[in-house]
Amino acid sequence: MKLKDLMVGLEYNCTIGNMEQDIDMIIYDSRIKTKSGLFIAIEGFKTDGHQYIQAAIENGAKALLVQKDIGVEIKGMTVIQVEDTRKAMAIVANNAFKHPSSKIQVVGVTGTNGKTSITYLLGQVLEAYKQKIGIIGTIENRIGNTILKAERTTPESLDLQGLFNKMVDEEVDYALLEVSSHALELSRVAGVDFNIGIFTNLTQDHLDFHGTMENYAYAKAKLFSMCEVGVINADSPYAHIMTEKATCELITYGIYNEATYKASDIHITAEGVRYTLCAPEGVFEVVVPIPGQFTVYNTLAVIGAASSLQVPMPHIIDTLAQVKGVPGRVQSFTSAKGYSVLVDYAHTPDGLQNVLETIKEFAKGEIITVFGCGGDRDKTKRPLMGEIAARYSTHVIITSDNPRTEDPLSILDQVEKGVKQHKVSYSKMVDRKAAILEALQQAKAKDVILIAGKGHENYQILKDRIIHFDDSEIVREYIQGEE
Ligand SMILES: CC(=O)N[C@H]1[C@@H](OP(=O)(O)OP(=O)(O)OC[C@H]2O[C@@H](n3ccc(=O)[nH]c3=O)[C@H](O)[C@@H]2O)O[C@H](CO)[C@@H](O)[C@@H]1O[C@H](C)C(=O)N[C@@H](C)C(=O)N[C@H](CCC(=O)O)C(=O)O
Ligand SMILES: Nc1ncnc2c1ncn2[C@@H]1O[C@H](COP(=O)(O)OP(=O)(O)OP(=O)(O)O)[C@@H](O)[C@H]1O
Ligand SMILES: N[C@H](CCC[C@H](N)C(=O)O)C(=O)O
Ligand SMILES: [Mg+2]
Repeated sequence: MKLKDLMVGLEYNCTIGNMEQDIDMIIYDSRIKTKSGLFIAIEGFKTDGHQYIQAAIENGAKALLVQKDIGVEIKGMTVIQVEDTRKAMAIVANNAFKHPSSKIQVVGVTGTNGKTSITYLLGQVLEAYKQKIGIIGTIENRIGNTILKAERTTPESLDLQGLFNKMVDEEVDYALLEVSSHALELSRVAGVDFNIGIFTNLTQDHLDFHGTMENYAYAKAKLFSMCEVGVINADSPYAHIMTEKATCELITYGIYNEATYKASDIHITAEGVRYTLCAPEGVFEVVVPIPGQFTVYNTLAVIGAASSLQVPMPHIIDTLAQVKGVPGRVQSFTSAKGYSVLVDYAHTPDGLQNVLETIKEFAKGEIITVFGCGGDRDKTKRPLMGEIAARYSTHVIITSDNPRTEDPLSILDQVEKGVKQHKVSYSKMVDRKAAILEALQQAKAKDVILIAGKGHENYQILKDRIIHFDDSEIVREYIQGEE
């Protein structure tokens, strides 16, 4: 690749060097070795990529893309200066892979909760319609049947464009992408050619990053000036922000407000949901074997998106009636002793409230909730989640999630402040495995245990190491031991 070809569409200033230079690899981490690489220096939250220019050169870089004046002239080096290297990286990556997102259909899902669930459900609808899909999101990245590890919900632009490129090579028809607010704010998805954008909901999370709910909403809203069709939850109090600057065609879904795809006559049981769908295509009975009111919202979004992608409505409805649940989302286990356990990824106040409301509707015994909050994440959600857990449960066990660099006990104490707002029995156990086992030992027939926050995760991030940890595995082994 010639350097100048990578820069097409970019406003830049080549301060020294040669734009005809051949580039073997683009990198944004100086620790990666190249033969004649382009190193993109990114000013981060922890450190500044501009500090690692020398290291990148020692590792083979022959060109630099920077946003700061680097002062010295480096012999044989081409230096290109731009205003914002994150945005520039998205353009360069798009050029490097020859605009892969324009060669496949891309569906982007944004919102606080429901992104993973919707990509998985829509994926099943499209696969049953004989389409090849790729998924990029929290649980994993997948191309057809090939699974690739996911480090974050939405990858950096360079890695994202690389994944789209692999999907083009593998003849994927649809890429289903979770679009986090961090990704929209940090230009990870800049330049992606989205066919459909879906908005799920907006409730408190990530205020450590966005500061206010309004900033958080405007970050999400960016998706709707990047897609052709927007599928918007009409019941969300933030729907108007999503549509305010939207440049796409809009369709809506909802239960309470007027919407293009509207559900009524809703029945929710422990086994799943059933509702009547009023749509432009007609009136349909929808049955989905996943419990929770959020399943109604998630499937309405799937129906709106799939129908706009020309999948026939009877096919969509038939597939939804047989869908497999999403790993770690309301994943249910039944013990021979007659109690049941739900492993769920609820890690926000709204997510926790939704799953507990669902449990409350069908639980015939006591509700025992085991959960904690992640370290190095929005601290203000901790007491709120504590209050919600206490409001719906008979007993709460506050435990660790991923403490990361924080003191685990201090996180538990912050959750406890919320729990104490109700007269509920509770205990605190830093060791998550001990906490889960304690709940399993306490449970009697008809009780429901909710283990929330880590869902599909098979690791726990501690201060100095990452250990293998899997809520479902612990539950499965314990329950099998009882038989
Ligand atoms: C706030 C945030 O998103 N930060 C991400 C960001 O970090 P950063 O830009 O601050 O990077 P930094 O560590 O300060 O380093 C700056 C630059 O120096 C470079 N560097 C650094 C060291 C070195 O020796 N050489 C070198 O070149 C780094 O590669 C980087 O380019 O870029 C890094 C590299 O890609 C990410 O690892 C990091 O994600 C952190 C770990 C993170 O926790 N992100 C979370 C909050 C996140 O993005 N979450 C959302 C999900 C939210 C949701 O679904 O609800 C997501 O999309 O996953
Ligand atoms: N539409 C929804 N509204 C509210 N809560 C939901 C919805 N869908 C799922 N949930 C709850 O939120 C949890 C997380 O769901 P999911 O993983 O689909 O969200 P996500 O948006 O992908 O989250 P993340 O930001 O971590 O990627 C689920 O385990 C469930 O309890
Ligand atoms: N996408 C969310 C996931 C949180 C999951 C929870 N287990 C935690 O580690 O806090 C985040 O990065 O904030
Ligand atoms: Mg997700």
